[in-house]
Amino acid sequence: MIQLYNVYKTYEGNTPALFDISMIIKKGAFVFLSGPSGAGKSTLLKILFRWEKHDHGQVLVNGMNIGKFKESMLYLLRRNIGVVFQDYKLLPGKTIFENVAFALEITSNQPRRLIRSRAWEALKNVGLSHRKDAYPLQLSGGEQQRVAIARALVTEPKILLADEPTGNLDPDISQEILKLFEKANRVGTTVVFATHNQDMLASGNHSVITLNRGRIVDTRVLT
Ligand SMILES: Nc1ncnc2c1ncn2[C@@H]1O[C@H](COP(=O)(O)OP(=O)(O)OP(=O)(O)O)[C@@H](O)[C@H]1O
Repeated sequence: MIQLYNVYKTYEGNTPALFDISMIIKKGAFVFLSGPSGAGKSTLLKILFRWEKHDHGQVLVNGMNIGKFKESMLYLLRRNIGVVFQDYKLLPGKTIFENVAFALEITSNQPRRLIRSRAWEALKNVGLSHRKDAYPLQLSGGEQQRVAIARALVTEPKILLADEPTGNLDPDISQEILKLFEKANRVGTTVVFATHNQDMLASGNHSVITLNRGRIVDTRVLT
């Protein structure tokens, strides 16, 4: 569960990126964050992962008041969250299998054999186990994004945050990527998916929270 109460964020010398934001995202929900460029979508996601700290208000993630977290406690938050970005952020010098396995290596001390089988399973879930020895740049954009999703999901996070994950992809591939997020959501992962792609917003039967200039201007909640 994600709870925000009267959250404000202003970057230095700028107008507010988030202004008096309150929302509750229930466990297991699938929520789109929409709104034009500069609306505050990325800022909201960054606050949920504590890349950015909010100025005022309260942010609770899985019951943890993350505004009060010291750096040394952030792992408690981040081990429950997977993140996917528009530009994939894969490590170019590692194979896609190594990219996915690496996410597990740095967050758990499981035996090597278990890490390898979980990484393989995660790649299989996104339909890419047959390309496991390829390097990221040998794959298409859609394939690279599928690897990024496998990497985000391999740790079995409770929450999956996505920042314009289909921003660089064509419409058909975008729908495939959306389906992977929906698949993760069906097995219980809470998904918060930022996009300003109107086709995507219309295609999914999901809640939509719309931001504009840092404020919530519309909420469509499906139960
Ligand atoms: N690091 C930063 N320093 C200063 N201002 C920032 C920073 N990051 C974002 N902003 C400002 O905060 C506001 C919200 O930006 P944000 O990136 O959250 O919007 P967004 O809805 O994600 O936009 P986009 O769809 O273009 O990614 C904008 O006015 C932006 O210029």
